[in-house]
Amino acid sequence: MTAQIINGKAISDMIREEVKAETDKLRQQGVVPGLAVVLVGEDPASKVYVGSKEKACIQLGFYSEVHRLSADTSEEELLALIHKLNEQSTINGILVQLPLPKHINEKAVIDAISVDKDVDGFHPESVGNLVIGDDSLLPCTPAGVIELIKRAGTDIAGKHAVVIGRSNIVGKPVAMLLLRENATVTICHSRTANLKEIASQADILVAAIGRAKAIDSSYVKPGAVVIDVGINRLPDGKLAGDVDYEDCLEVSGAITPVPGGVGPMTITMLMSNTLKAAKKAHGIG
Ligand SMILES: Nc1nc(=O)c2c([nH]1)NC[C@@H]1CN(c3ccc(C(=O)N[C@@H](CCC(=O)O)C(=O)O)cc3)C=[N+]21
Repeated sequence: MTAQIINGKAISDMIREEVKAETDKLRQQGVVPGLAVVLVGEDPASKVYVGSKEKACIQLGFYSEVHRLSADTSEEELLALIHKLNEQSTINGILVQLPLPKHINEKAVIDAISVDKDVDGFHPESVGNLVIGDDSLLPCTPAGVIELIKRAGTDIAGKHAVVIGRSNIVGKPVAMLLLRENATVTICHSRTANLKEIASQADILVAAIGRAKAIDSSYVKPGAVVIDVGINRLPDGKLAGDVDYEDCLEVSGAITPVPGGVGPMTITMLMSNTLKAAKKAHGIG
């Protein structure tokens, strides 16, 4: 048996077409979704991601602003910018690229973003809405994971989903979304005893550990859907996920590659969130 390869790039392109079609319709009503991306400092990976987000905005016909601030920007200056963007009617979504330089309190910055413009879904009120099942902007990577599982043709309800990782930006929200889709969810982490034993019971296995190729075929139940959220830069410059893709290809039922899996979905869901926020701001369905 060889796994179905879940093509995140192709699925992401399809969703972008849908977002573009809706954006074109909105423009006829005089509404243009607007996204502000804020980058503090010179992290090379962050610069690449911010470039991709800007490109996506142009491709979809969004209004976009990129604020590139120097690494020594103070927390007060950054908060002042966020307050300005909160008030700016041309902006529907605000994304502050993480991680921030150490002298800035990330929590204070996230808390300052207006919930209506929280297209990252990181604000405590957005997180609370996610947990209780109220309508909210969903965090992009977790929403992308669910979309990939569904569009790969997998029914989530009743399945045992095992999430490896408990971060606020991926592990916890992915687990909550899977629960909302009626999976039976187990969250594992660095202190989990018997990780392999638990992982190999999963019908759906989501790896968000942050360690290259940590999950090999011995962690995977035959036929399982394997979603790899990891993006690790190897010494040779290549990208690798948290899953040993080659090793798991045969045993999995379906699997996402890195690159070309979850990564492209993250930016697409950001665009989708910005569109949703724009519609809400203008009282459109
Ligand atoms: N406030 C905030 N929100 C984020 O959503 C956020 C962030 N900060 N900080 C950094 C991480 C990382 N992230 C990625 C987005 C796209 C790809 C992506 O498109 N990856 C492609 C190409 C990767 C490459 O070639 O470098 C792929 O996996 O195929 C990856 C990673 C968003 N992040």
